[in-house]
Amino acid sequence: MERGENGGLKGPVQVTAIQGDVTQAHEVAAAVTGAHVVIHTAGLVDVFGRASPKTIYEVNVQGTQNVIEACVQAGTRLLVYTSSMEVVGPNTKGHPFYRGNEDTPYEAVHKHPYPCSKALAERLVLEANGKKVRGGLPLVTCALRPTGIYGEGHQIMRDFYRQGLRLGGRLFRAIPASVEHGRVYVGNVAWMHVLVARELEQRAALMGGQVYFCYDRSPYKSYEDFNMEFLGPCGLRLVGARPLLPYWLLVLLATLNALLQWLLRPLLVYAPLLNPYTLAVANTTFTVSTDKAQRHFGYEPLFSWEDSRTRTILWVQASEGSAR
Ligand SMILES: NC(=O)c1ccc[n+]([C@@H]2O[C@H](COP(=O)([O-])OP(=O)(O)OC[C@H]3O[C@@H](n4cnc5c(N)ncnc54)[C@H](O)[C@@H]3O)[C@@H](O)[C@H]2O)c1
Ligand SMILES: CC(C)CCC[C@@H](C)[C@H]1CC[C@H]2[C@@H]3[C@H](O)C=C4C[C@@H](O)CC[C@]4(C)[C@H]3CC[C@]12C
Repeated sequence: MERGENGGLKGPVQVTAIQGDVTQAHEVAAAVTGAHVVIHTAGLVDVFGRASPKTIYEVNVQGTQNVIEACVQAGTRLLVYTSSMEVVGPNTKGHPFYRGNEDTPYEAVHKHPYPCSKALAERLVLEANGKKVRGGLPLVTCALRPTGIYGEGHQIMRDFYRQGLRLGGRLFRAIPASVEHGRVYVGNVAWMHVLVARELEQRAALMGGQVYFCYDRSPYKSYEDFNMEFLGPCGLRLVGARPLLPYWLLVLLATLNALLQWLLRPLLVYAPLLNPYTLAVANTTFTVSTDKAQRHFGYEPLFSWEDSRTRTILWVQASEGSAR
C-alpha cells in the first residue's frame, strides 16, 4: 500500500460489515470487540415527526450509552462521536449564531426531541472521557459537530429537486436571503472523522473531551440560496428576491401541519418538511467560523468548495432519471 497526498494510506482497504442495532447492547458489544477506535455516527435524524420522541431517545441517547459501555467492556480506548450543530442551536428563542466558534457564548435551549437527544448523547460521550476501560487505561473521547451536511445522497436536496421539477423548473423563496445557514460537504465531514480517529491517541491530552465544529470553505448563504448552487445548474430557478409568503403565514402553515400531524397520528404518519421546528431552524442564522480542528489535529478540507459543488451537482443530475 502506498501513501496518498495527505499522508494517508492509499489502496484497497478490507472492510467487514457487521449489521446491528445500537439500542441492543449485546449487538453493539459484538461490533466493538477488537476495535482500536470507534467512530459512532449512527443516529436517528428526525426533525419531521416521523419517529416518536421515545424512539429518538432510545437510538440517539441509549444507543450512545451502549457504545460507551461497549468500549469500556472491550478495552477500546478511542471514541469519536458524530454530534451536531443542533447541540448548540439554533435555540428555541431564535437567537442568531453568526460565524461563531466552539467557545462562542450561546444560550443552548432545546425542546425538540432530536436536538435534545443529540445534546444528551454528546454530554455522555464527553463525560466518559477519562473513564477507565478494561485493562485500566483511560477512554479518550471527542465529539464532532457538523452543520447542515450536503453532498451525494442528500435526501432533502433530492426532494427539493423533484419538487422544483414538478413546479415547472421553479422553486419559490420562503426564507429571507439574509438568513445564513452553515453547510459542510459530506466528504469533508468524513475526512475530519478519519483525522480525529488517527490523531486521538497521540494527542489525547489536547483532544480528549473536546468538541469540534465540522467546517470547510462552503460559502455562507441562506438555506435556499445555498441549495441553488446545485439546483441552479440542474435547471431550477429560485423565484423571488424576497419570500413569496409573509412570515406569519408560514408560521400559520407550519402550526397547521403540526396540528394535522397530531390529529392524524392514530391513522398515519403525516410528516411534511414544514413544521414549527424546521421553519425556526431555516429562519435563524447559524454559521460557524473556526480553525480549532486545524490547530488541534491539522485538519484541512480534503475537498475544495469547487469539488464539493461539482460532485453534488453530478449527483443531483444523476438522480434526474429516477425523478421524472
Ligand atoms: N445530515 C445532517 O445534516 C447532519 C448534521 C449534523 C449531524 N448529523 C449526524 O450525523 C450522523 C449521520 O446522519 P445522516 O445525516 O448521515 O443520517 P442518515 O439517516 O443518513 O444516517 C444515519 C445512519 O444511522 C443508522 N441507524 C439509525 N438507527 C440505528 C440503529 N438503531 N442502530 C444502528 N444504526 C442505526 C441508519 O441506518 C443510517 O445508516 C447522525 O448521528 C446525525 O445526527 C447529521
Ligand atoms: C421553511 C422551508 C421552506 C424550508 C425547510 C428546510 C428545512 C427542512 C431544513 C432547513 C435547515 C435544515 C437542518 C439543518 O441543515 C441542520 C440539521 C442538523 C442535523 O443534525 C440534522 C438535520 C438538520 C436539522 C437539517 C434538517 C432540515 C432543515 C430543518
